[in-house]
Amino acid sequence: MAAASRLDLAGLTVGYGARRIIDGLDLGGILASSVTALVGPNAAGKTTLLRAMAGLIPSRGSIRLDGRELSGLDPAGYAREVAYMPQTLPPRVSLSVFEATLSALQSTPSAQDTDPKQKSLDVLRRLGIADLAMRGLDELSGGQRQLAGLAQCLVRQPRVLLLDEPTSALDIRHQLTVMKLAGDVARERGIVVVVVLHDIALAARWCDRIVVLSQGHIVSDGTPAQAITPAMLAGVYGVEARVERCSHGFVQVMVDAVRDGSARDDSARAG
Ligand SMILES: Nc1ncnc2c1ncn2[C@@H]1O[C@H](COP(=O)(O)OP(=O)(O)OP(=O)(O)O)[C@@H](O)[C@H]1O
Repeated sequence: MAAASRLDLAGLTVGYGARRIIDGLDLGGILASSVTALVGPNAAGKTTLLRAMAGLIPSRGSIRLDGRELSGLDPAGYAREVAYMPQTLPPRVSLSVFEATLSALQSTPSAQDTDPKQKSLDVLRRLGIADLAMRGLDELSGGQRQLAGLAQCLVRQPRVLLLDEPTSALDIRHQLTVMKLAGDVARERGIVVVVVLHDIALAARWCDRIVVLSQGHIVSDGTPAQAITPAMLAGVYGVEARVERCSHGFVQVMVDAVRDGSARDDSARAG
């Protein structure tokens, strides 16, 4: 697998039927070897954007990896470059965790090497779920399933890894494990990693860049300190919040109150 260096979106337009959710979005220089967080209120369009980036829903505009247009690739070609972990994993899959991981590896020939079984086990070990290898996916808890889904993405060794709320079902220890691993993998493999998160503190602690999406538009973009401000939190989420730094220098957010009696929800515009 060759390392990537950057992903660029230009004029990206995505919708459902006649309804546009993302309209002419430009998001340039999503750099490899770093983790970019996509945050924003419910229904802001984060999943829609991620699924378009993964080639799973049609879009107009351009998605370029190191200058090469991805949208022209066939599904197999796209899947070789980009792995996407959905918010909700498919139900009733009668495979063990190990079989599902191995099958994800085998479905991506470019990721195969001399010992796919060992490689699958290595990924499970790295995620701390080797003990679940022989358990059926259907028998797992929500958090265990989320980790198993992540294993299936990681084992494929994509050049772009897109994770939609990968920590939503995880306890605080596993949240840290997964976010640290996302950064480690980004740097070790030189890949682009984009993570949708609702937990702004987690994004600020573990991500290099934060892109804030509201109503399908980018309203803030930069390092955690640049992107997360009281004004952004008030304007985008409708909350009174303080933004401070802990003794380690990481951005901390303390939410004190809802500003106008009702939290901002982009779904209010949904119609
Ligand atoms: N399959 C679909 N068909 C029609 N509309 C959809 C579909 N999926 C999402 N939408 C609409 O697109 C808008 C954006 O949804 P999306 O799931 O991208 O938001 P999100 O930012 O990921 O939200 P959340 O944080 O709640 O997961 C919403 O108004 C939603 O109702």
